[in-house]
Amino acid sequence: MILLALPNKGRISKPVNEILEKAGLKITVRGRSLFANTVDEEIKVMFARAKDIPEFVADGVADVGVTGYDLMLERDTEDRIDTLLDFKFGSARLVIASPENSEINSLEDIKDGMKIATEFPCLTKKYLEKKGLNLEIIELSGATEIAPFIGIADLICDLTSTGTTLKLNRLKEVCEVVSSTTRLVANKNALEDEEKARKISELINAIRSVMYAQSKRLIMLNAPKSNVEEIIKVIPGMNGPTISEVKSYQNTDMPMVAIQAVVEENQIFTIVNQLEKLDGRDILVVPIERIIN
Ligand SMILES: Nc1ncnc2c1ncn2[C@@H]1O[C@H](COP(=O)(O)OP(=O)(O)OP(=O)(O)O)[C@@H](O)[C@H]1O
Ligand SMILES: O=P(O)(O)OC[C@H]1O[C@H](OP(=O)(O)OP(=O)(O)O)[C@H](O)[C@@H]1O
Ligand SMILES: [Mg+2]
Repeated sequence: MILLALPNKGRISKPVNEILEKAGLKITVRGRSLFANTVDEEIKVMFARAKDIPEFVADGVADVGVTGYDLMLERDTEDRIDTLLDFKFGSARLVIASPENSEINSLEDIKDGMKIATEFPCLTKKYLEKKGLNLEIIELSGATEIAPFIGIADLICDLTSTGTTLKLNRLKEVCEVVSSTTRLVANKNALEDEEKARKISELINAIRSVMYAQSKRLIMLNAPKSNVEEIIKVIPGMNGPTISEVKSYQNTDMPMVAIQAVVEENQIFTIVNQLEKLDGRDILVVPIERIIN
């Protein structure tokens, strides 16, 4: 049995649940309780704040968990937990920023004794120490961007993704502290337990199969048999396209075949145009939930 810690709120909670559901790991019983069962009776789930998950996994309260890389660093857990995979979403950069009208434009302009407001006190402190700087850290629990304007800090160290919040608050980026995405992490002891490691590996494979399928589409069409060679050049597919005969056309003067192949989503536009030129008909482009190789 493994216990998987998932974020109960916040922006990474929904995408993580969606991936798990597509992976076939549906959460079955979930009321107001912070624990839940899944369709696999050997995988139980606990819900917690993304911020607390690194600590829960490091301590072995949970065997595996989903959290942000920034939060792992803030809780000083990178040495105590293993990263199993990068979900590649929830991407944000932790940056130091100063008011647009300030003279602090780069790391060299930051001086000892300045005040810096942040939700990430440990990570900020470690970064500044590494740069040989000693600043006063003002710990806040959100809306950090306001700190310079109410006079409690010269700088902030906060997450930015689209850059909108910085701009809206007339702040400019000074330097990047770390770049983060959402990760699947595991307790080191859990990985040494044969039974848990097997379950964890099943979980990784299921998630990978969903992530791999995300950028792919299944393309299906009917086409004249005589054009098959040309069509194969357009849709090579993962292992070559699957080609089958369309019965009702076999005794006509234009025998048809049905073709299907998995292709990259970003090539669909070009491929469909090429297939139409090769007399492809009834072309279907279908999303794929999982690809298990
Ligand atoms: N603007 C953003 N864009 C993308 N990812 C972000 C952004 N802000 C935070 N994150 C990432 O989301 C994760 C934070 O999840 P968490 O649930 O703690 O925060 P949240 O979604 O900001 O919720 P709240 O601020 O309400 O507590 C972190 O790993 C962080 O890097
Ligand atoms: O670059 P952007 O796309 O504008 O995103 C950055 C903002 O997102 C996060 O705030 P959040 O919404 O989590 O609020 P919080 O500060 O209360 O955590 C972060 O702390 C920034 O304020
Ligand atoms: Mg936040």
